[in-house]
Amino acid sequence: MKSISLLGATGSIGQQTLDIVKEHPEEFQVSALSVGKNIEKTKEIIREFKPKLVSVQLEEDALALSKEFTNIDFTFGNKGLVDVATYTDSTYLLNAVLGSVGLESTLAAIRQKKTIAIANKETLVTAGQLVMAEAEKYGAPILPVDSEHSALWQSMVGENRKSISKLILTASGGSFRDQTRDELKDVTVVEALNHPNWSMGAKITIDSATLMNKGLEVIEAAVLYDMSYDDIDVLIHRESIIHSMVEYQDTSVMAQLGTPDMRTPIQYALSYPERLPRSTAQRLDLAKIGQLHFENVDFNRFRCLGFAYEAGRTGGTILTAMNAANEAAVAAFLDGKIKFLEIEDMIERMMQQHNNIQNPDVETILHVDKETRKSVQSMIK
Ligand SMILES: NC(=O)C1=CN([C@@H]2O[C@H](COP(=O)(O)OP(=O)(O)OC[C@H]3O[C@@H](n4cnc5c(N)ncnc54)[C@H](OP(=O)(O)O)[C@@H]3O)[C@@H](O)[C@H]2O)C=CC1
Ligand SMILES: CC(=O)[C@@H](O)[C@H](O)COP(=O)(O)O
Ligand SMILES: [Mn+2]
Repeated sequence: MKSISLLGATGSIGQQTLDIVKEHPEEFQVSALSVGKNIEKTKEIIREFKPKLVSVQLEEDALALSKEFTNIDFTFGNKGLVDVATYTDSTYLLNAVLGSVGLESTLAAIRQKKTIAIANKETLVTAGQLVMAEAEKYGAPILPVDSEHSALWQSMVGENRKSISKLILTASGGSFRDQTRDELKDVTVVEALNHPNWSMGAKITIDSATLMNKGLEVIEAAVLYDMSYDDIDVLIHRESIIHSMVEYQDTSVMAQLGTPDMRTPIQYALSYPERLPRSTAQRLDLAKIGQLHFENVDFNRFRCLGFAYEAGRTGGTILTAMNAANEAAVAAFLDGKIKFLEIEDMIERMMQQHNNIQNPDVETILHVDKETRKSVQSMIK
């Protein structure tokens, strides 16, 4: 039985992780979990999964819940995320919290030598170098949950990593893949949230529409697999059936395929090195699909992808600035405060005015993150 701490239990990945726990009650249990502000869903989760420790975002919610559930410990805020991530009974952390707020809890769990299954890509973007260095120092495995990175991993198992020549990340193209740049000027939040293949949280769905999601994933791949940016390609693949590919020096290409269902990579990260059955999943029927399509990315149409390559190649705190600017700008778009194309304008401005620091420590990263968010806010008002 693997005992899991789950960050972001009320979210899209969090809920699908709980589905996997339900599918395999003899394999997994959730000992501790965190949520944000969705208290009604939290109560349902507590009743069903009976965790021993729960963290909420706000102190008042922790107080109210502790009166209702007297046999459970409650904690809150960023310290609460750390408390859950380092919970003694858990050997695994599945980090599915949204945004760079997941950084400190990830580092804390690494220092406790937990196995880290990471969906929270913003942590790897804002502080990838630091996270990987700490993971190596403490011997904590970092296992990808993101579908592309899980596909890359599954396409590398048993291979000599030195013989890899290229990583090829597939991208659906997002909600506006068939629109011209001119048509993007006045798109609405509802239109942007209409992803063609995946049902996901709001922020990542907008990232997918700007292709910043793929940009974050290019950085995530460089960090996880220690690859040069010159050897990471992005390929538009509208069906999201091939989840990514690895090209080897002998020109062989290994890929992982499947119906778009995040429960499969979540389960793989939790069950590795075993493969467990997926009784609730839809099987891939290629004859029914008939055709798979591929095209190169237009970097003028999707400017965020270029920003991510630039930040990745530069390294240092510009990665934090880019990520924080994106988080703040996407939140503003979702709140109806800015237009869709202003997301990339704000990221570009934040990157242009950033004073880069190489090899930052955590305090520097947290400072840059906070200041960048403030700058974006001041541009909006
Ligand atoms: N959804 C997907 O299919 C995929 C997601 N990912 C990545 O996984 C991560 C989670 O994405 P997703 O599940 O879509 O996101 P959601 O928005 O659906 O869920 C986010 C979770 O984080 C919680 N949360 C948000 N902000 C805070 C905060 N400040 N403090 C504590 N908890 C907080 C939310 O709580 P509450 O709702 O209670 O307020 C919720 O539980 C992201 O990094 C995303 O890029 C990667 C691949 C696929
Ligand atoms: C499910 C998943 O991993 C998402 O990150 C997904 O990749 C989004 O799809 P696109 O960014 O390719 O639209
Ligand atoms: Mn992905």
